[in-house]
Amino acid sequence: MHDRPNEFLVRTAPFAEPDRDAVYRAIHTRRDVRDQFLADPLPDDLVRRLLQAAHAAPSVGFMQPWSFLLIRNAQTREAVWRAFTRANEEAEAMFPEERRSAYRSLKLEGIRKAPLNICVTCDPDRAGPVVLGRTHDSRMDAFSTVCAIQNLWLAARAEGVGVGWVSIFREAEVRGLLGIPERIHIIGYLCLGFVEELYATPELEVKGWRKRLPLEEVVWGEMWGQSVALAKTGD
Ligand SMILES: Cc1cc2c(cc1C)N(C[C@H](O)[C@H](O)[C@H](O)COP(=O)(O)O)c1[nH]c(=O)[nH]c(=O)c1N2
Repeated sequence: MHDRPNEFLVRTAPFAEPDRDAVYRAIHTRRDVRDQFLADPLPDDLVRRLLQAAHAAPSVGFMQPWSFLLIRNAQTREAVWRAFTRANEEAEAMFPEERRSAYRSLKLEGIRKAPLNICVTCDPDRAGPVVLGRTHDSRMDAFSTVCAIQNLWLAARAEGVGVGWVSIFREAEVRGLLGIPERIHIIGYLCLGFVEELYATPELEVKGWRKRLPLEEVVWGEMWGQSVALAKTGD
């Protein structure tokens, strides 16, 4: 007996090589942008494509817990920047003394320079109290929202748009500034704008803050026929 063909399935195949290369190019050349933003506004249709890419992300129980708050207003961005500045001073003091001047020299946001900021939030109640797949780990809605951010980030790379993720602020403060209800979590505060140049390697590596780890250091178990242990980490 043959199963009836499932009309919802479409035939699939690996991407043709140029398409595959384009996907990997977006992944490997995506950068976190803090300073290279051009002032030109992003056209609405482009922003819509980026949001569609974000909204196509996987999510636990298909709950789609994300919302995207678009911020162009210069005064609002200035207020968020002030919240960043306060937190950044606190952040500096958390590092060992010998790293503080290096920390201080890093540019860690593009809030005022980027013409568009997007605050990406997560609503834990979007799909009711019991969510398929979140039953044993409540972090899954936040993880889903991060998937949406990564989709947006990669789509932006393909569109010539730089994205910078800013996480140095007190959540309650920015929530208050943006009128976000208390039960909604801020997952990512993103700065977006066209870019003509990107760092070829992560800026934090270029500036001597931290290097990319070799793949071998983060893979363990049965790797390429060999049993490998997780390399000792921690600086
Ligand atoms: C969750 C999260 C939060 C932040 C970041 C990233 C992520 C994933 N990153 C960007 C981060 O520094 C950057 O991704 C790494 O340095 C690697 O560089 P590329 O993204 O490859 O350019 C980041 N960068 C920054 O300048 N200020 C910030 O507050 C943050 N916060």
